[in-house]
Amino acid sequence: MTQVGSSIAGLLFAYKMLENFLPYEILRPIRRKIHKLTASFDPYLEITIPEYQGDGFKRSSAYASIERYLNIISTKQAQCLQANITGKTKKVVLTMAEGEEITDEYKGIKLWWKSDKITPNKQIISMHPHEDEKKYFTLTFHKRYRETVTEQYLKHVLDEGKAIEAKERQRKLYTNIKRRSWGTQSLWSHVVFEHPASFDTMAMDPLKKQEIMDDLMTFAKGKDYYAKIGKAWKRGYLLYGPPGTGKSTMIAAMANLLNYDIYDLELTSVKDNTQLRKLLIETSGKSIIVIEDIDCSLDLTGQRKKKKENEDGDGDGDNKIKIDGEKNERSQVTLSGLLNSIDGLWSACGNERIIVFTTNHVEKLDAALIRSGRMDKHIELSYCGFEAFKVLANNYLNIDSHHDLFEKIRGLLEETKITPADVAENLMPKSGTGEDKESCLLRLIEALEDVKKKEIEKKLKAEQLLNKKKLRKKLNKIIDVVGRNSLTKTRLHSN
Ligand SMILES: Nc1ncnc2c1ncn2[C@@H]1O[C@H](COP(=O)(O)OP(=O)(O)OP(=O)(O)O)[C@@H](O)[C@H]1O
Ligand SMILES: [Mg+2]
Repeated sequence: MTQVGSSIAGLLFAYKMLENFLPYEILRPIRRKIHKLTASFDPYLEITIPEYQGDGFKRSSAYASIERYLNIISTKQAQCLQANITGKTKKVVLTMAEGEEITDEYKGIKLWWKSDKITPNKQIISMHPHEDEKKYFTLTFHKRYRETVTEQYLKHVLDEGKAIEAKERQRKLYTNIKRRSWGTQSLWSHVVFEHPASFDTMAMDPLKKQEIMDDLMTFAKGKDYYAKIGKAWKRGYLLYGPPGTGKSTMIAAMANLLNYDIYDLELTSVKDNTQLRKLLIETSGKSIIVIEDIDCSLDLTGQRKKKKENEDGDGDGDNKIKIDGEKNERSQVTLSGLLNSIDGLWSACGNERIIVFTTNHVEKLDAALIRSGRMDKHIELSYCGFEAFKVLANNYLNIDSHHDLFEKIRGLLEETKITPADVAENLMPKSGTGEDKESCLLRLIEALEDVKKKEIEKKLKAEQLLNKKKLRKKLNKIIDVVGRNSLTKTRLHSN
């Protein structure tokens, strides 16, 4: 037995030496023979993961995930790395060079990964796009860990690889641009999503902010939990508040926090319920589906209406959307169509999606639309408080602790209603004027005093109007009583 063992060891050693000189295609038959001979004695198992599977046209997603996972380990370990420059960003990605071997450890088990390729005979001309070379990874480990490796370790590698991929990928902002002929084209078109918003720069109460972030992270990690409770892995958020309080900014911050794509669904461009359903089915996982100004897209009877021009006075043009060139054609999307699309069949086939509605007028929304289970979390974005102001002062003026003018600003913020957008506008140094921090803070104080003055005037006017109404009511009562008395007197007199 020992003799057999040592001759096998010698054979394997000789083969390993040959690996350094001969190409894999020559070695492969030898390797197979050795493998047959040694399989029962070899204490190690080897798993091969080829880059292309099946017909060879589709790159294996498992290979891609393993590649990413190994890239992270290999940058720390491997002696020889390959530099690849990717996309427009010209980012340098270091990958494991061919023939390089790296070691990994999982629950105390040692594992060896090797990246290699088979180069075919150059005389064969192939129409096949990937026939040039066949890359593959091999994973070697001791037989006694077979179960742990195949059932746990490989899953761990694939999950980690996918997570790295999600972090590195370029995210997209989709929009449902209206087209006359749909054909096989996607209903969505997209651009690269690059928005700098983050929860760090969101001006709002810090506790509330943390609560929202925790809620989002719990959702993102909730795959098993949602499966356990038998619920589709989706969550609805309703963001409401006056214009300029950060609803759209928060959506961008959410997408950045979770690394999700955004689908900006313009309901006024959707033809009917069927098309709405198609649009939603076409969305991919790890995404936020947004319907902005939901109160302007549907009325309570379920029929759409167009937002009146400059309804909210913000004049940003959002409200001018028409159904292009279709004078009398009205979209047929109904409230029940929207409700069914949200929690109907599609939600069961699509996972890891967040739906966000925004509105300036929460009171106008149909209760069915925003009940728990559809809009699970209602978030009010409101006027700027002192804590929110401090975030903006840090964002715009780099004041991270305190300033002498802060106390005055705190007092004014308590007495006025000003949106974070207006505060931000006043804090931003005017370009080319070389404005210092103090001038910006003073401008904000001036704006706050202005708002305060206007609010007092408005209040006074309202009070005056109320008083006038009360006075008129009293007068009417007096006239009424006087009138009745004189009528009684006249009657008595005539009697
Ligand atoms: N809470 C906030 N934190 C940080 N910046 C904010 C906040 N609110 C508003 N802003 C700033 O004001 C601008 C307008 O904000 P945003 O578009 O998010 O408001 P909105 O609530 O979506 O308004 P609308 O109801 O009109 O759509 C943003 O570009 C952002 O710079
Ligand atoms: Mg907005």
